[in-house]
Amino acid sequence: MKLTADGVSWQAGATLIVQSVSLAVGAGETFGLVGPNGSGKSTLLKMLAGIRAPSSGRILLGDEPIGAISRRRVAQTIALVEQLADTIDRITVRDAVELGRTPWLSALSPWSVRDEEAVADALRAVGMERLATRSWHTLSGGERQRVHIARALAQEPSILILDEPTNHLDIHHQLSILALIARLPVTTIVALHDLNQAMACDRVGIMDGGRLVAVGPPREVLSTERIETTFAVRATICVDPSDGAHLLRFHGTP
Ligand SMILES: Nc1ncnc2c1ncn2[C@@H]1O[C@H](COP(=O)(O)OP(=O)(O)OP(=O)(O)O)[C@@H](O)[C@H]1O
Repeated sequence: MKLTADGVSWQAGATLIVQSVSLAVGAGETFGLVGPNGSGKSTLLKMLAGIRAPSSGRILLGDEPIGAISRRRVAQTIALVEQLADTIDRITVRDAVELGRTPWLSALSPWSVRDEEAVADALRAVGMERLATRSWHTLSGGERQRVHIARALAQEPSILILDEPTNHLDIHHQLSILALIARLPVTTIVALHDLNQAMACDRVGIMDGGRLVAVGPPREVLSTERIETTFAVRATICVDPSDGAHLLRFHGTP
């Protein structure tokens, strides 16, 4: 499903944190959002997910303003994996992932085999099935991150929004989670700090000082000039001889 930001801004007191961002992410697209610390990525993702109301402008889910859609239908459509998400202690990994099914349950559609399968598939997708009975509070940071992603997958959303999902992950799990995200047939918007990981997205948007300053294919948008202007580092582009992929190498302050 398509997700659109139509001139959205968000203000804290007198400070504009996100300024007039317009963006349309198409059905099935994987869109990477990059930008320095404090550039407004998380704030924009929260507005796109419908959990923070814009100070001005609007978010459209398909063609409908998100504010006009019931919370339940928004939750059936969009899953958000936040950056430092925590959850209450004394629940197991499976309990945490089962929470992803909440938007689909009601008196008329109680927990069923279908829900059981969605939870099992999600645990398997992030490689956490063996830890399903473990208590949440005994998990490492990376394991918690994978459980949060599993909870979002169990939700079976049409739009998946992830805020730095590879933050706490070892390199194997970084690559497997990114490959999983790229394979999912859903609209995905993912904030990333690793610009080489962003290179694998269909399109990339760059946030700088609350504005979306560039949008387009990664090789065009992540130019050495743009990286120097926005991130204040010098970059060179190297080509991997094994597959011709472009890799960025960074050289500290320009
Ligand atoms: N409720 C708030 N009140 C005041 N300032 C806020 C509030 N929420 C966010 N900010 C500020 O807005 C700016 C953007 O924050 P945001 O978390 O969106 O940035 P980000 O690009 O996701 O950063 P990071 O890469 O560090 O995660 C930051 O300077 C932050 O301190």
